[in-house]
Amino acid sequence: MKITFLGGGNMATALIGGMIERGFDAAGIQVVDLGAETRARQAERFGLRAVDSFDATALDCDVLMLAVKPQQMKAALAPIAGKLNGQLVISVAAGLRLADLGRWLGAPGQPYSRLVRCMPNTPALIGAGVTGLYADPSVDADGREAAERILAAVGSVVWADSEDQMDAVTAISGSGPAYVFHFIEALEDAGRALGFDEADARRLAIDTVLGAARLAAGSEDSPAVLREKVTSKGGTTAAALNSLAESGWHGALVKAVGAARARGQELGAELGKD
Ligand SMILES: NC(=O)C1=CN([C@@H]2O[C@H](COP(=O)(O)OP(=O)(O)OC[C@H]3O[C@@H](n4cnc5c(N)ncnc54)[C@H](OP(=O)(O)O)[C@@H]3O)[C@@H](O)[C@H]2O)C=CC1
Ligand SMILES: O=C(O)[C@@H]1CCC=N1
Repeated sequence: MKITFLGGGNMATALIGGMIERGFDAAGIQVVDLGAETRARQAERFGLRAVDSFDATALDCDVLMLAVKPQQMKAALAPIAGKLNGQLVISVAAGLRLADLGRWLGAPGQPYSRLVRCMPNTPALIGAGVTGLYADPSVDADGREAAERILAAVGSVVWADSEDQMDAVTAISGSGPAYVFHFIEALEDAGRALGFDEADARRLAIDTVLGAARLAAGSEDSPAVLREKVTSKGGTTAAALNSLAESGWHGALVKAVGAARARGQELGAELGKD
Protein backbone atom coordinates (compact mmCIF):
# COMPACT_ATOMS: atom_id res chain seq x y z
CA MET A 1 0.00 0.00 0.00
CA LYS A 2 1.48 3.38 -1.06
CA ILE A 3 0.60 6.14 1.40
CA THR A 4 1.22 9.87 1.07
CA PHE A 5 0.87 12.17 4.08
CA LEU A 6 -0.12 15.78 3.48
CA GLY A 7 1.50 17.42 6.52
CA GLY A 8 4.38 15.84 8.42
CA GLY A 9 3.84 17.35 11.87
CA ASN A 10 3.03 15.86 15.28
CA MET A 11 0.18 13.56 14.32
CA ALA A 12 1.73 12.40 11.04
CA THR A 13 4.94 11.59 12.93
CA ALA A 14 3.05 9.57 15.53
CA LEU A 15 1.23 7.62 12.82
CA ILE A 16 4.25 7.06 10.57
CA GLY A 17 6.45 6.05 13.52
CA GLY A 18 3.83 3.59 14.74
CA MET A 19 3.18 2.19 11.26
CA ILE A 20 6.88 1.62 10.50
CA GLU A 21 7.38 0.07 13.93
CA ARG A 22 4.61 -2.38 13.01
CA GLY A 23 6.01 -3.42 9.66
CA PHE A 24 4.82 -0.82 7.12
CA ASP A 25 7.58 -0.23 4.56
CA ALA A 26 9.03 3.31 4.74
CA ALA A 27 9.67 3.05 0.99
CA GLY A 28 5.91 3.09 0.49
CA ILE A 29 5.37 6.23 2.56
CA GLN A 30 5.85 9.83 1.38
CA VAL A 31 5.33 13.17 3.09
CA VAL A 32 4.33 16.48 1.52
CA ASP A 33 5.16 19.34 3.91
CA LEU A 34 5.98 23.01 3.39
CA GLY A 35 8.63 23.08 6.12
CA ALA A 36 12.22 22.28 5.11
CA GLU A 37 13.10 21.28 8.68
CA THR A 38 10.07 19.02 8.97
CA ARG A 39 10.93 17.34 5.68
CA ALA A 40 14.55 16.83 6.70
CA ARG A 41 13.43 15.39 10.05
CA GLN A 42 10.98 12.97 8.40
CA ALA A 43 13.51 11.85 5.80
CA GLU A 44 16.26 11.33 8.36
CA ARG A 45 14.14 9.69 11.04
CA PHE A 46 12.13 7.34 8.83
CA GLY A 47 14.13 7.17 5.57
CA LEU A 48 11.11 8.21 3.54
CA ARG A 49 10.60 10.58 0.61
CA ALA A 50 9.61 14.09 1.73
CA VAL A 51 8.73 16.85 -0.75
CA ASP A 52 7.42 20.42 -0.52
CA SER A 53 4.50 20.03 -2.93
CA PHE A 54 2.55 17.38 -4.79
CA ASP A 55 4.38 15.99 -7.78
CA ALA A 56 3.35 12.96 -9.84
CA THR A 57 5.21 10.61 -7.48
CA ALA A 58 3.48 11.98 -4.37
CA LEU A 59 0.09 11.74 -6.06
CA ASP A 60 0.80 8.18 -7.16
CA CYS A 61 -0.50 6.59 -3.97
CA ASP A 62 -3.31 4.31 -2.82
CA VAL A 63 -4.05 6.33 0.29
CA LEU A 64 -3.72 10.06 0.93
CA MET A 65 -3.61 10.95 4.63
CA LEU A 66 -4.61 14.55 5.32
CA ALA A 67 -2.62 15.64 8.39
CA VAL A 68 -2.41 19.43 8.26
CA LYS A 69 -4.20 21.68 10.76
CA PRO A 70 -7.90 22.22 10.06
CA GLN A 71 -7.21 25.93 9.36
CA GLN A 72 -4.54 24.93 6.78
CA MET A 73 -6.59 22.29 4.99
CA LYS A 74 -8.44 24.20 2.30
CA ALA A 75 -5.29 25.94 1.03
CA ALA A 76 -3.28 22.70 1.27
CA LEU A 77 -5.84 20.82 -0.86
CA ALA A 78 -6.15 23.52 -3.55
CA PRO A 79 -3.15 22.26 -5.61
CA ILE A 80 -4.69 18.78 -5.96
CA ALA A 81 -8.36 19.73 -6.36
CA GLY A 82 -9.83 17.70 -9.22
CA LYS A 83 -6.59 15.71 -9.67
CA LEU A 84 -7.35 12.57 -7.66
CA ASN A 85 -8.16 9.37 -9.46
CA GLY A 86 -9.62 7.01 -6.90
CA GLN A 87 -7.14 7.30 -4.02
CA LEU A 88 -8.67 6.66 -0.62
CA VAL A 89 -8.44 9.94 1.30
CA ILE A 90 -8.27 9.75 5.09
CA SER A 91 -8.48 12.99 7.06
CA VAL A 92 -7.17 13.20 10.62
CA ALA A 93 -8.29 16.83 10.99
CA ALA A 94 -10.47 17.81 13.94
CA GLY A 95 -13.87 19.19 13.07
CA LEU A 96 -13.65 19.24 9.27
CA ARG A 97 -16.63 17.55 7.68
CA LEU A 98 -16.51 15.09 4.83
CA ALA A 99 -18.82 17.23 2.69
CA ASP A 100 -16.43 20.19 2.90
CA LEU A 101 -13.31 18.07 2.31
CA GLY A 102 -15.05 16.50 -0.68
CA ARG A 103 -15.92 19.92 -2.09
CA TRP A 104 -12.35 21.20 -1.66
CA LEU A 105 -10.85 18.04 -3.18
CA GLY A 106 -13.16 17.59 -6.15
CA ALA A 107 -13.44 19.37 -9.47
CA PRO A 108 -16.02 22.19 -9.57
CA GLY A 109 -19.48 20.65 -9.20
CA GLN A 110 -17.99 17.17 -8.67
CA PRO A 111 -17.24 16.58 -4.98
CA TYR A 112 -14.79 13.80 -4.17
CA SER A 113 -16.36 11.12 -2.02
CA ARG A 114 -13.82 8.32 -1.44
CA LEU A 115 -13.26 9.82 1.98
CA VAL A 116 -12.80 8.62 5.53
CA ARG A 117 -12.61 10.80 8.63
CA CYS A 118 -10.48 9.45 11.43
CA MET A 119 -9.42 10.72 14.84
CA PRO A 120 -6.28 9.03 16.18
CA ASN A 121 -4.20 10.17 19.14
CA THR A 122 -0.48 10.57 19.74
CA PRO A 123 0.09 7.29 21.66
CA ALA A 124 -0.13 5.86 18.10
CA LEU A 125 3.63 6.51 18.11
CA ILE A 126 4.10 3.53 20.43
CA GLY A 127 1.28 1.44 18.97
CA ALA A 128 -1.00 2.34 21.88
CA GLY A 129 -3.33 4.75 20.12
CA VAL A 130 -7.07 4.57 19.78
CA THR A 131 -8.77 5.87 16.64
CA GLY A 132 -12.36 6.70 15.80
CA LEU A 133 -13.30 6.21 12.14
CA TYR A 134 -16.20 7.29 9.99
CA ALA A 135 -16.43 6.63 6.24
CA ASP A 136 -18.51 8.41 3.65
CA PRO A 137 -21.38 5.99 2.92
CA SER A 138 -20.11 5.64 -0.66
CA VAL A 139 -16.77 4.14 0.47
CA ASP A 140 -16.70 0.42 -0.35
CA ALA A 141 -15.64 -2.43 1.91
CA ASP A 142 -12.09 -2.37 0.47
CA GLY A 143 -11.73 1.30 1.37
CA ARG A 144 -13.03 0.79 4.90
CA GLU A 145 -10.75 -2.19 5.33
CA ALA A 146 -7.68 -0.24 4.10
CA ALA A 147 -8.44 2.60 6.53
CA GLU A 148 -8.89 0.14 9.38
CA ARG A 149 -5.65 -1.69 8.48
CA ILE A 150 -3.63 1.54 8.66
CA LEU A 151 -5.10 2.79 11.93
CA ALA A 152 -5.23 -0.66 13.56
CA ALA A 153 -1.45 -0.83 13.04
CA VAL A 154 -1.07 1.89 15.65
CA GLY A 155 -3.68 0.88 18.23
CA SER A 156 -7.34 0.01 18.59
CA VAL A 157 -10.11 1.34 16.34
CA VAL A 158 -13.75 2.23 16.91
CA TRP A 159 -16.15 2.91 14.01
CA ALA A 160 -18.51 5.82 14.70
CA ASP A 161 -22.19 5.39 13.79
CA SER A 162 -22.53 8.92 12.50
CA GLU A 163 -20.19 11.71 11.44
CA ASP A 164 -21.41 13.82 14.39
CA GLN A 165 -19.83 11.30 16.75
CA MET A 166 -16.38 12.17 15.37
CA ASP A 167 -16.41 15.45 17.29
CA ALA A 168 -17.14 13.47 20.46
CA VAL A 169 -14.31 11.02 19.70
CA THR A 170 -12.02 14.01 19.19
CA ALA A 171 -13.00 15.41 22.59
CA ILE A 172 -12.57 12.11 24.44
CA SER A 173 -9.62 10.26 22.93
CA GLY A 174 -8.11 12.66 20.35
CA SER A 175 -7.48 15.36 22.93
CA GLY A 176 -7.57 12.86 25.80
CA PRO A 177 -3.82 12.23 26.10
CA ALA A 178 -3.42 15.93 26.98
CA TYR A 179 -5.86 15.53 29.88
CA VAL A 180 -3.88 12.54 31.14
CA PHE A 181 -0.54 14.35 30.76
CA HIS A 182 -2.06 17.26 32.67
CA PHE A 183 -3.11 14.86 35.43
CA ILE A 184 0.42 13.44 35.53
CA GLU A 185 1.85 16.97 35.76
CA ALA A 186 -0.41 17.71 38.74
CA LEU A 187 0.47 14.44 40.52
CA GLU A 188 4.16 15.13 39.88
CA ASP A 189 3.81 18.68 41.25
CA ALA A 190 2.13 17.24 44.34
CA GLY A 191 5.03 14.80 44.77
CA ARG A 192 7.57 17.63 44.54
CA ALA A 193 5.61 19.71 47.02
CA LEU A 194 5.81 16.75 49.40
CA GLY A 195 9.61 16.61 49.17
CA PHE A 196 10.53 14.28 46.26
CA ASP A 197 13.02 15.33 43.62
CA GLU A 198 11.76 15.78 40.04
CA ALA A 199 12.84 12.35 38.81
CA ASP A 200 11.24 10.44 41.68
CA ALA A 201 8.08 12.57 41.64
CA ARG A 202 7.70 11.90 37.90
CA ARG A 203 8.37 8.17 38.31
CA LEU A 204 5.74 7.89 41.05
CA ALA A 205 3.18 9.81 38.95
CA ILE A 206 3.77 8.10 35.59
CA ASP A 207 3.98 4.57 36.96
CA THR A 208 0.79 5.12 38.92
CA VAL A 209 -1.11 6.15 35.78
CA LEU A 210 0.47 3.36 33.73
CA GLY A 211 -0.29 0.69 36.33
CA ALA A 212 -3.84 1.90 36.94
CA ALA A 213 -4.59 2.04 33.18
CA ARG A 214 -3.18 -1.45 32.64
CA LEU A 215 -5.16 -2.79 35.59
CA ALA A 216 -8.37 -1.16 34.29
CA ALA A 217 -7.75 -2.47 30.76
CA GLY A 218 -7.23 -6.04 31.93
CA SER A 219 -9.80 -6.23 34.70
CA GLU A 220 -13.39 -7.42 34.62
CA ASP A 221 -14.13 -4.84 37.31
CA SER A 222 -15.32 -1.43 36.17
CA PRO A 223 -13.10 1.59 36.94
CA ALA A 224 -15.61 2.53 39.68
CA VAL A 225 -15.18 -0.87 41.38
CA LEU A 226 -11.40 -0.67 41.04
CA ARG A 227 -11.54 2.78 42.65
CA GLU A 228 -13.59 1.39 45.55
CA LYS A 229 -10.97 -1.36 46.04
CA VAL A 230 -8.32 1.31 46.64
CA THR A 231 -10.51 3.32 48.97
CA SER A 232 -10.42 2.08 52.55
CA LYS A 233 -13.17 3.37 54.76
CA GLY A 234 -11.86 6.33 56.75
CA GLY A 235 -8.48 6.03 54.99
CA THR A 236 -6.18 8.19 52.91
CA THR A 237 -7.80 7.70 49.49
CA ALA A 238 -11.20 8.67 50.86
CA ALA A 239 -9.66 11.88 52.18
CA ALA A 240 -8.27 12.69 48.72
CA LEU A 241 -11.43 11.73 46.83
CA ASN A 242 -13.58 13.79 49.19
CA SER A 243 -11.32 16.76 48.56
CA LEU A 244 -11.56 16.22 44.77
CA ALA A 245 -15.36 15.99 45.03
CA GLU A 246 -15.45 19.27 46.97
CA SER A 247 -13.43 20.86 44.13
CA GLY A 248 -15.93 19.56 41.54
CA TRP A 249 -13.22 17.61 39.74
CA HIS A 250 -15.43 15.01 38.01
CA GLY A 251 -17.85 17.63 36.71
CA ALA A 252 -14.97 19.83 35.60
CA LEU A 253 -13.60 17.05 33.39
CA VAL A 254 -17.01 16.26 31.89
CA LYS A 255 -17.44 19.97 31.16
CA ALA A 256 -13.97 20.17 29.59
CA VAL A 257 -14.76 17.29 27.22
CA GLY A 258 -17.95 19.12 26.26
CA ALA A 259 -15.92 22.24 25.51
CA ALA A 260 -13.59 20.23 23.25
CA ARG A 261 -16.54 18.74 21.36
CA ALA A 262 -18.14 22.17 20.95
CA ARG A 263 -14.84 23.53 19.57
CA GLY A 264 -14.69 20.70 17.02
CA GLN A 265 -18.25 21.44 15.90
CA GLU A 266 -17.45 25.15 15.74
CA LEU A 267 -14.28 24.54 13.68
CA GLY A 268 -16.25 22.40 11.23
CA ALA A 269 -18.96 25.02 10.85
CA GLU A 270 -16.55 27.99 10.63
CA LEU A 271 -14.08 26.46 8.20
CA GLY A 272 -16.74 24.71 6.14
CA LYS A 273 -18.27 28.07 5.20
CA ASP A 274 -15.40 28.70 2.78
N1 LIG B 1 -1.72 16.48 17.64
C1 LIG B 1 -2.66 15.61 18.00
O1 LIG B 1 -2.66 15.04 19.09
C2 LIG B 1 -3.76 15.28 17.05
C3 LIG B 1 -3.96 16.00 15.89
N2 LIG B 1 -4.96 15.67 15.02
C4 LIG B 1 -5.16 16.42 13.79
O2 LIG B 1 -3.98 16.25 13.02
C5 LIG B 1 -3.82 17.38 12.19
C6 LIG B 1 -2.39 17.85 12.28
O3 LIG B 1 -2.14 18.26 13.63
P1 LIG B 1 -0.66 18.33 14.16
O4 LIG B 1 0.14 17.21 13.60
O5 LIG B 1 -0.75 18.50 15.63
O6 LIG B 1 -0.20 19.72 13.45
P2 LIG B 1 1.26 20.16 13.03
O7 LIG B 1 1.22 21.64 12.89
O8 LIG B 1 2.28 19.53 13.93
O9 LIG B 1 1.45 19.51 11.58
C7 LIG B 1 0.94 20.05 10.40
C8 LIG B 1 2.05 20.11 9.37
O10 LIG B 1 1.50 20.46 8.10
C9 LIG B 1 2.35 21.43 7.50
N3 LIG B 1 1.60 22.22 6.51
C10 LIG B 1 0.83 23.31 6.69
N4 LIG B 1 0.30 23.73 5.54
C11 LIG B 1 0.74 22.87 4.58
C12 LIG B 1 0.53 22.77 3.18
N5 LIG B 1 -0.21 23.67 2.50
N6 LIG B 1 1.13 21.77 2.50
C13 LIG B 1 1.90 20.88 3.16
N7 LIG B 1 2.14 20.92 4.49
C14 LIG B 1 1.56 21.91 5.20
C15 LIG B 1 2.80 22.26 8.67
O11 LIG B 1 3.89 23.05 8.37
P3 LIG B 1 4.08 24.44 9.22
O12 LIG B 1 4.42 24.02 10.61
O13 LIG B 1 5.20 25.08 8.50
O14 LIG B 1 2.77 25.18 9.14
C16 LIG B 1 3.11 21.17 9.70
O15 LIG B 1 4.40 20.61 9.52
C17 LIG B 1 -4.80 18.44 12.63
O16 LIG B 1 -5.80 18.55 11.65
C18 LIG B 1 -5.34 17.93 13.95
O17 LIG B 1 -6.70 18.26 14.11
C19 LIG B 1 -5.75 14.58 15.24
C20 LIG B 1 -5.59 13.82 16.36
C21 LIG B 1 -4.65 14.14 17.40
O1 LIG C 1 -6.10 20.01 19.73
C1 LIG C 1 -6.53 19.67 18.62
O2 LIG C 1 -7.32 20.40 17.98
C2 LIG C 1 -6.11 18.35 18.04
C3 LIG C 1 -7.29 17.44 17.77
C4 LIG C 1 -7.22 16.38 18.82
C5 LIG C 1 -5.91 16.56 19.45
N1 LIG C 1 -5.30 17.61 18.98
